[in-house]
Amino acid sequence: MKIVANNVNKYFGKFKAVDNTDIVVQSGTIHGLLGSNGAGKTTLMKVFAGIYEADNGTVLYNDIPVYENVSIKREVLFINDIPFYFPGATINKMAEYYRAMYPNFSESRFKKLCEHFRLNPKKPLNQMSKGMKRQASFILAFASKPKVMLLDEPFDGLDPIVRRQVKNIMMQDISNYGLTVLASSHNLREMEDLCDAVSIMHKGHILITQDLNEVKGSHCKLQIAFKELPSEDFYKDLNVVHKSIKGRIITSILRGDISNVEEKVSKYNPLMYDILPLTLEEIFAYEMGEIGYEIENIIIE
Ligand SMILES: Nc1ncnc2c1ncn2[C@@H]1O[C@H](COP(=O)(O)OP(=O)(O)OP(=O)(O)O)[C@@H](O)[C@H]1O
Repeated sequence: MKIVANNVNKYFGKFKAVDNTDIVVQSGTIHGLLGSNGAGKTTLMKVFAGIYEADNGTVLYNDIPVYENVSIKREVLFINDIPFYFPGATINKMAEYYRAMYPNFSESRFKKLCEHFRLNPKKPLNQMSKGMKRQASFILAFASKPKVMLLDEPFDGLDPIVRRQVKNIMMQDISNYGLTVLASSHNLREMEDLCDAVSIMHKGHILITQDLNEVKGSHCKLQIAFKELPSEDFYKDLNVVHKSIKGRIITSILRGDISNVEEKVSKYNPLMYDILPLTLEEIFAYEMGEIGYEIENIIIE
């Protein structure tokens, strides 16, 4: 299912937690929602899930608004950052709710998943560890076979093996039946490997929302040495947005059209140079730095 958020705003009293947000999540993809603490990711997720009503704007699933729309909500499964369970419930008890809510709930899948993750479906969830409760959420989610999963910090508390298993099942569901995933996370390394597209959020605003390849293809780091430092034209010509100069070596971040960097660089007769891709973490840190969020020297040093 394609998800489109159009100009979404969400207030808590006078405080604007989500500010004029536009995001498109393509069907059958994983979209990462990244951002600083308190950026508004959970709030936005809850608007996507139809739990909160947007004060302005809409969230559409295949062109249909989610808010107060039961038929869409039956296709959309939200896993909160703190999994919610009915008091005293077991996985079996929670499965009754998911069975009733999600029309594609598969009994055989549910059984297999409980065995696979080696969780006792009769054990009260309040007697399970944090990671086990999180696994229980995934058992119930994957058994429900929703068209869309909205996951708030999904892998938090899972050990590396379970993380990998959960990601494997997710990838299978994406390729087998076109599952669409929107996942928030602070683990940029993990998201870089997993996501097709990312949105970066800060103080309610979306700073970037783009295909991951486009994000990475529009930033690079240039390390360059000269006999004599070049004029200001060099920085303009190369779209340098951040630089650090040590002696006659310049380390700089370029943003925008970086397709012909080598051609441009050679005009300035450098002694030597190196063009390096930025990691998602570096891009995140740089974008945050641009709007004044503390990142000094993260990229350049
Ligand atoms: N129910 C609420 N009432 C009032 N303010 C709220 C409420 N929920 C969230 N906020 C505020 O909205 C802002 C965004 O919070 P949110 O939980 O969406 O951020 P987040 O990006 O998920 O943060 P984190 O990465 O730290 O989990 C914060 O300033 C928070 O204090």
